[in-house]
Amino acid sequence: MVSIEKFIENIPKTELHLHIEGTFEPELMFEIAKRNQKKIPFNSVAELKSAYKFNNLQEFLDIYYAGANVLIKEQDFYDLTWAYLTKVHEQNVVHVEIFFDPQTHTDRGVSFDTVIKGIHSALEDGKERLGITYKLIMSFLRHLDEASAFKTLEQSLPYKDWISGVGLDSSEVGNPPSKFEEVFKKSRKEGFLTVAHAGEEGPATYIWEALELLQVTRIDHGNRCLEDNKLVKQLASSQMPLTLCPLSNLELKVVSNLKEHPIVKMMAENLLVTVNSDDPAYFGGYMNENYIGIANALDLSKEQIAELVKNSFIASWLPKQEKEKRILEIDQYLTKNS
Ligand SMILES: Nc1ncnc2[nH]cnc12
Ligand SMILES: [Zn+2]
Repeated sequence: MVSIEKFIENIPKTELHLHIEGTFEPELMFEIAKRNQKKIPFNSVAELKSAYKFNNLQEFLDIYYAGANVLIKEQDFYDLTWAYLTKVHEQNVVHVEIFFDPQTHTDRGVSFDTVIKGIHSALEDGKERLGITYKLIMSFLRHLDEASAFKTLEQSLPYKDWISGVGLDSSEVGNPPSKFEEVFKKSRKEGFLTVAHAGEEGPATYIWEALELLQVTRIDHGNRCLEDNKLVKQLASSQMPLTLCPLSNLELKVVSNLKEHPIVKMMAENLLVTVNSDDPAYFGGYMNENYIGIANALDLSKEQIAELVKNSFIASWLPKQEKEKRILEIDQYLTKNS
């Protein structure tokens, strides 16, 4: 009989919550820093890795933005994205919907064009050479003001065909979705789909705001919905997807132990939950490690894993026919491997 680990490794998967800047592995960071003659305030990969201990989201974000500082040229963004794609290709990820944070780069003088051209060409190469299909999501930084998000939206318009949606990330508490109501309205008018991080550290009211004011098609994280019964019922009846990130939750102390992760409780509430890696270079695991982590901690069955993987295809922005094909493929995989 196939082990649960092998079952997870070989099942075709999709990832819906991934920050490309969060895939920046220390080895590549040192390599790019060197060729750009940029300093990293650490002497070695090991020293840098030992700094990856976080008590909350903000402690992580401070290191994450510092790491991104060495990315300057189009080739850097290409190499970052290509490294992620080759890694997840080994993990049988077949479709990705990934975030990039333009303001992290434009605010330090790197042009929007440089960032998006590097990421886009790696994604195109990934489609052609690795068979990984993709959608790109431009995320606004919520610790900055709405005027800055509007400026970013303007910069993105020449590249509209390359970007499928907009998102909202960075420091959550004190920066509610309502702060970005107008820029999301304009984004929807321009044809972008919308998603937002909500209920990771912020309260359930932020999830309501993301639904009602930003009209999102998915909630990123959403853990704290469980504090509001009416909200849980609403999310379940609408089958609004939640993109959960178990290892991120563990590393950022959203949960104290993977055994306490709410994913099973959420499945029991009929919520459309999905498994994702968020910032794998910082949180100790890509897609397989996230699935294996919760499978072992919560004693998940192969049926439950297959359900989670199917949820992700349902929650994706793939065309209906493509989703149906993937779901059928998973059902066949389960039959063959259970
Ligand atoms: N987990 C997370 N929450 C909010 N913003 C982020 N940016 C990168 N990872 C993030
Ligand atoms: Zn995230």
